[in-house]
Amino acid sequence: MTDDAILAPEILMEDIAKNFGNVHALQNVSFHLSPGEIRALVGENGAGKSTLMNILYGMYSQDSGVITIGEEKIQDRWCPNAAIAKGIGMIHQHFSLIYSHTVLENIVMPTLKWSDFKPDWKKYEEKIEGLLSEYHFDVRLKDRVENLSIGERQQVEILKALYQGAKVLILDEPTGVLTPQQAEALLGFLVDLRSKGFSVVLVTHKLNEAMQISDKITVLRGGKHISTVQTDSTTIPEIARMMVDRQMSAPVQRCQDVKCSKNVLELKNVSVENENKKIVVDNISFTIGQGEIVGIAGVAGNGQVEMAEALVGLRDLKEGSILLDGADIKGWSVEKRRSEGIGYIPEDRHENGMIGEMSIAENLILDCMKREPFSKKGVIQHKNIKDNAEKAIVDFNVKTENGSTPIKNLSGGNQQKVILARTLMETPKVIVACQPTRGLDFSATEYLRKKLVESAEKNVGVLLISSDLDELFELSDRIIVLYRGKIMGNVRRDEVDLQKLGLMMTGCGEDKISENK
Ligand SMILES: Nc1ncnc2c1ncn2[C@@H]1O[C@H](COP(=O)(O)OP(=O)(O)OP(=O)(O)O)[C@@H](O)[C@H]1O
Repeated sequence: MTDDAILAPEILMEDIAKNFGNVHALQNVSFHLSPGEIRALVGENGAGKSTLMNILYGMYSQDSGVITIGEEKIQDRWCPNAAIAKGIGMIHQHFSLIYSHTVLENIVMPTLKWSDFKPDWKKYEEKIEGLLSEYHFDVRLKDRVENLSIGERQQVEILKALYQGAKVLILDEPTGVLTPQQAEALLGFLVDLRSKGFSVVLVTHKLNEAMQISDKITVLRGGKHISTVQTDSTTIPEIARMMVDRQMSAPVQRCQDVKCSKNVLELKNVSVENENKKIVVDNISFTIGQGEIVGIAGVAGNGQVEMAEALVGLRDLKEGSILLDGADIKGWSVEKRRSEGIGYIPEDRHENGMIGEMSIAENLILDCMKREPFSKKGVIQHKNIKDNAEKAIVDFNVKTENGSTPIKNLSGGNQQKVILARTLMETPKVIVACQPTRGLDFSATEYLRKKLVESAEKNVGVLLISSDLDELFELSDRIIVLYRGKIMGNVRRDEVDLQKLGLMMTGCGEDKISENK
């Protein structure tokens, strides 16, 4: 630790209980965080991780139990502002930034008081520039947040917490939205923070990250504290066994050598613009055969999302055409594309496709409630809707009492499982899956992967957009690399390795790679 070390306060949460109605989200959980420690907090979707951290950060109050920060027992009026004043900062999965404002404004504005008639921006800027160089951040204070990548937005959130004096940083699934390189950089940054005296709580589903940087790992299961272990004396299988209380199925392997007789989806010279009229998908052509899984690799922000949105009808084509089973889908609405067989798992499943107040059962049939078996001759079939929900809950292991729970009451991962179950409920001709396993625990991830492979075995074409390269290698028959909206390579999975893929992701085409051999 350096001489000018920051000393994070010791945190003691004792016997914390929290119920949401009949759901026992936390049952007498204790959590002790030492100064200068990195703690990984792991558990399946719905285990209680976010609830515990939201209580520490003052977003929820516990039903019982005691929190002590440093020497002080926390009494009433515990709220995020009070937590920040005690040096606790939290970076949520969904950022709370104002996109039309600059980086500087986003960092400073939460700290301004009504009485600050004439904020001294120069002074703030100098202070933040100091943080930028001390912690090696790579953002410019004058840039608008709307123009930043996801990784840069996350840096702004972290900067905001540091500026407010955080000494304990809680990060909820921070690497889920990052590329492998950005994730590595963030983990390195957290280790650096620890050496300066900060404490970190890393809420994660990625056990390799937990093993890589944490000092201790706490496992929650079903709202209970199962164990807190020293990281260097445990293993991933041991942690995994503590997280689940049932037998795990074997990992999915796609070994079939697919011979496609027919193309189910064809993109011909497709170009797409973003909101600023800039071409972000640039004259790309490829096909997906029946039963084929085509993976799309690329650093986030290279046209993947816009391409998916153009396929499902959320964005217009600038040039080119898309054929579904040989039919040009130009002018088809989102609904028509869906009913004709384009299934969609959106990247942002919170904003796309669920209505928080409605039940799980209703959300599952949002797109097909007027069709059989959920409606017959205009009469809603409540039993079929209920049975459908119960099946999805069991299949996807959704942690909930029953299908009538409003979807907003589920944990983040469990909400995603419902959206995924809905897409896979129908039998589309092609599934456009954007980061389908992001935020899912490993049993749900395996289940989802199995479902995609099963769909392909039933002749469905799958377009799998994923920043998880291992996932692409495990599932894809072919991998296409996008760089600045162009195709850098379109290769069979067995013709490419991680290194070659990495080069293509940085803009090196197949031809250049073979020249350099
Ligand atoms: N606001 C709420 N209202 C009702 N129930 C809730 C609410 N927030 C969480 N729950 C329930 O509490 C339990 C714990 O949820 P929590 O979000 O803490 O889990 P988690 O471990 O963070 O899961 P994930 O990995 O999916 O984010 C879940 O059963 C969830 O449905």
